[in-house]
Amino acid sequence: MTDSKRLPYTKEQHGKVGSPLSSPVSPSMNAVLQLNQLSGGYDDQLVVKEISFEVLEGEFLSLIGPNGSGKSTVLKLVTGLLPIHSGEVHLFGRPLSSYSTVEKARVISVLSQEEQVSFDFTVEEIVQLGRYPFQRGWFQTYTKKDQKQVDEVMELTNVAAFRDIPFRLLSGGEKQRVLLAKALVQEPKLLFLDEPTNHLDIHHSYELLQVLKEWQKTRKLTVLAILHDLNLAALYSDRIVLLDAGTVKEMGEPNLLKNSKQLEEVYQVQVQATTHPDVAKPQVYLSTQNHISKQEKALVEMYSIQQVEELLHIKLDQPFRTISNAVWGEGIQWAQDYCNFYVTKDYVCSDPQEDVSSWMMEKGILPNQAIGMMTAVPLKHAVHCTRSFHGVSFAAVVTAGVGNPVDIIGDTEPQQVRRAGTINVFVFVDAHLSDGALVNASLSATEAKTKALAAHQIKDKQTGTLATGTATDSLCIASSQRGERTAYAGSGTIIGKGIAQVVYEATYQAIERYLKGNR
Ligand SMILES: Nc1ncnc2c1ncn2[C@@H]1O[C@H](COP(=O)(O)OP(=O)(O)OP(=O)(O)O)[C@@H](O)[C@H]1O
Repeated sequence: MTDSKRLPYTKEQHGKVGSPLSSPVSPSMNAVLQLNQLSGGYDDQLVVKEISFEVLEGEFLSLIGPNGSGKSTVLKLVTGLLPIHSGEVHLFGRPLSSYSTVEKARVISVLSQEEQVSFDFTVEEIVQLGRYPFQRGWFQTYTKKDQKQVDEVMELTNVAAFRDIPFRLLSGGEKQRVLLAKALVQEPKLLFLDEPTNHLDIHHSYELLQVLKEWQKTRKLTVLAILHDLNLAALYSDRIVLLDAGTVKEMGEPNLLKNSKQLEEVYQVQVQATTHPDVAKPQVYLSTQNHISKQEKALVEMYSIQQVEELLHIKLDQPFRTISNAVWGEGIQWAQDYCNFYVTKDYVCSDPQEDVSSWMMEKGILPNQAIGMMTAVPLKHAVHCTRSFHGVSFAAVVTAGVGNPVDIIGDTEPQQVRRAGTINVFVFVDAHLSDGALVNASLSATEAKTKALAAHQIKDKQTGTLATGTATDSLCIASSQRGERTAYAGSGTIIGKGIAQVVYEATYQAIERYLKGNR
């Protein structure tokens, strides 16, 4: 078979995003389960309409989609719980209808949402039931091998401690883990899961999915899981099938979740797709604040600046979205408190993060919503500037020490020592910036700072050339996220220009104060 015949996985078959994928498929060599133009439902009502996809050996395929889109109905159709209206289901290349119940139980197990346990069994007895398909004849024999498998799986799923406890006495999450153990002792080749992480806390969701991933790797277990949690689906699935009103809206690698427009159409809610900070997988967030109109309060009314002893503290009345390289609060996040701590020139930065966070706590500032920088410049030399440009408001608070200026392209060795002779820039902008726009905004602010250094003819002492910064500059851009969202804040935009103007003005003045103070 040629690759082009494996239609469900090619771009051609995907068609346009949003088009239903209902063409028949030719089976792949390694298809464990194949749904071909499958339709079915309840009485006269067709719920699943001509859907086609394959589950390949050893893959973790997640079915996602809104409530009522037909996910559980698909599962009922492929396990034989519901009669097929039209189309075909093949299990390991054979029509599903040709399997006896015991034959099916030897290759598939199901962890469904509606699993009922009517008798007063203990946890161990429930798990032992999973060995049923392996027992033969009228006088069924439960062997040592069966018990070994039961013990092993109970350990893996963390339920061994409940072994002798009646199942009915367990919490929802504990019951879910026991039922997973029962499904796994069946040693299935194909495991169907209907909302397996329902009832589970994040620790146990993680453990359950890790166990499944492990079995997937070591025992070639194939998994077809219904997941509501799009972020778990993104992290754990090899492929995802997005169902909408009983049809396949799209299928493919987890990156299909980056299409927020499609998710919004299907789920009827505003979302933002981004990526996980540690792994190359998408993550989806609900957008609760999109297009908030400008409120009465002006930017300057949203913050107060306090200078107490060795701290310059800018406090906002609500968190702003930030991008920063500050000692504390680096990366992209939200922050409400912005701190610039004064340290003496001989301050030794063995653990600056620990220092800054503990200083914050001493001042009653919560580090988890704060940005923290440090400077050896007297805080009374800080400059605060505001500006309105084309109706957008900007503010900057800057301390500048230029005892350590560097021309970044100068042919000198990088300075390893983190000295506190630095330019610290906080910028506040009343706009709604995408993450990309925050990066743009950082560039705009940096270019403006470099211009301010040049205007003062600040030079790298080693090269004698104009300095582009100091060795340890910090920057934080904070955006209110009010108004229309924009992806641009570079030098060709109102926001980029506004940032540059306010940063230039504040940095220029701050350098002036520093130079005067050192004369
Ligand atoms: N036993 C039933 N009898 C009649 N209609 C049913 C039955 N079970 C489900 N339905 C209907 O079929 C449609 C799809 O239901 P299904 O449970 O497959 O959706 P789902 O995607 O799994 O939803 P959820 O995310 O809420 O679990 C729904 O409109 C539902 O009302």
